[in-house]
Amino acid sequence: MRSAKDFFRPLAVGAPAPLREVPFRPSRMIHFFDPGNAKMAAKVPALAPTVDVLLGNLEDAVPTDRKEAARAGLVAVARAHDLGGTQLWTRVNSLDSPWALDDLVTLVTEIGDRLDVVMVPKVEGPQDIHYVDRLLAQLEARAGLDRPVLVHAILETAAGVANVEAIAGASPRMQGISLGPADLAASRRMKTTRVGGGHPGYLVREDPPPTSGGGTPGDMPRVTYQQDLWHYTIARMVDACAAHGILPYYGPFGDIQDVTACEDQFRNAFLLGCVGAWTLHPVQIDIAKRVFSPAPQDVAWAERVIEAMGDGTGAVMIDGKMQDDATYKQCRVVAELAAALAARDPELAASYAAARKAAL
Ligand SMILES: CC(C)(COP(=O)(O)OP(=O)(O)OC[C@H]1O[C@@H](n2cnc3c(N)ncnc32)[C@H](O)[C@@H]1OP(=O)(O)O)[C@@H](O)C(=O)NCCC(=O)NCCSC(=O)C[C@H](O)C(=O)O
Ligand SMILES: [Mg+2]
Repeated sequence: MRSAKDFFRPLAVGAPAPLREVPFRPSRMIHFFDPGNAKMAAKVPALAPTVDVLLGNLEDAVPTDRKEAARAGLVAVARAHDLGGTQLWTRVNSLDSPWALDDLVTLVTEIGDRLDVVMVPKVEGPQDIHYVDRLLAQLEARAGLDRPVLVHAILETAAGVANVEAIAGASPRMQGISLGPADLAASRRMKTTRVGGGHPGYLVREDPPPTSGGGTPGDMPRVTYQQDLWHYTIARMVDACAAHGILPYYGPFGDIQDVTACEDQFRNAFLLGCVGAWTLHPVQIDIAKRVFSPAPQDVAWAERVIEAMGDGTGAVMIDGKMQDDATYKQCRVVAELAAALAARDPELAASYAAARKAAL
C-alpha cells in the first residue's frame, strides 16, 4: 500500500513532481485525428485554433498495418506545428497490445515536452494506471521533462466501470475519464451495434387505459418514451471524477450525420457534469463548442444570483425563485466555467458580456 505522503513524490529519480490539482484547461472538444493519414494531418494547422484539444489517435480506427505510421506521424505533427493554446493529447494502444510500450516510450522521449495528456484505453482497474504512472515517471526523468504528462482513462469495460472510483483516485497524474460507449457495450454484451446515443428499443410504455367493456389493453394505442442507455454509467463516472477532483467527459458519437442526436447526447452529458466530449469529424466541433459552453443567459442569471447572495449564505428571492447557499454554489460552477472558457474564446466572452448588459 502507498502511504498518502508517497502520493506526491515522483515515482522515478529525476522525474517532475506530481501535480496536486488538475489544472482546469478548456477541453470542450477532444478532436480525434489519425496522424498517419496525410490528409488529416495536413489539416492540423487549420483545425488547431478551432478546438480545445487535438488528439492524435493511435488505437482503434487506425488499422494494424498503419500503427507505426500513426505513431511517427504524431511525432512529426507535434514537432512541425506550434498549436498555440490548444492542448495536444494522444490515445495510445491498449496496454495488452503489442504497440502500447513503444507508443509510450517513443512519444514521451520524442515529444514529451509537447504532450499534455495520454489517454489510456480499456482501463480495467487502478493497476493499469499504476503501470502507466511508473513508466511515465521513468521516461520523463530520462527525457528531462519539467512537468508531468497527465493520464486520462477510457471507461469502456465492465471491470473498469466496477472499479471506476479506484481508477479515478489511482494517481495524482489522473486528469480525467471518458465514457467509451462502443467498447463498453461489447464488454457488457449489450445488444447494440452503435457508437453511443440511444436505441429505439430501450423504452418505457405508458400504462394501458382502464378497460370499460369493449377492447383489450393490447388494442389501445400507448405512448412510449425512449430511455437513455448511458445515464447510469455517465452519472457514476461523474461522481467518481468529482470525488477525486478530476474531469469527466462523454466520449464518441458515431452517427456523424445525425447532428441533432449528437447534440442531445452531448447536452445530457454536460447537464450531468461532463466538461467535454470527443469530436470524430469536423462537423461535431461546433456542436461541442455550443453545448459545453454555458449559455449566455444562464451565465447572466448565475452572476445575478451570486451578486444578490453576497457572502453566499442566507436566502433571497429573485424573480419568484428562492436562492440559498446551494443555488449560489451551482451558480458559481456555471460562472467559473464561463470565465475560464471566455478567457480562451473571445467570441464567447463577447456573448457573455452582451447577455450581462441585457440583464442589467
Ligand atoms: C468517420 C470518418 C472515417 C469520416 O471520414 P470521411 O469519409 O473522409 O468524411 P468526410 O468525407 O465527411 O470528410 C470531410 C473532410 O473532413 C476531413 N475529416 C474527416 N474527419 C476528420 C477528422 N477527424 N479530423 C480532421 N479532418 C477530418 C476529411 O479528410 C475530408 O477532408 P477533404 O477531403 O479535404 O474535404 C473520419 O471522420 C474519421 O476517421 N474520424 C475519426 C474516427 C476515429 O478517430 N475513431 C476512433 C474514436 S471512436 C472510438 O474509438 C470508440 C470508443 O473507443 C468507444 O469504445 O466507444
Ligand atoms: Mg473504445
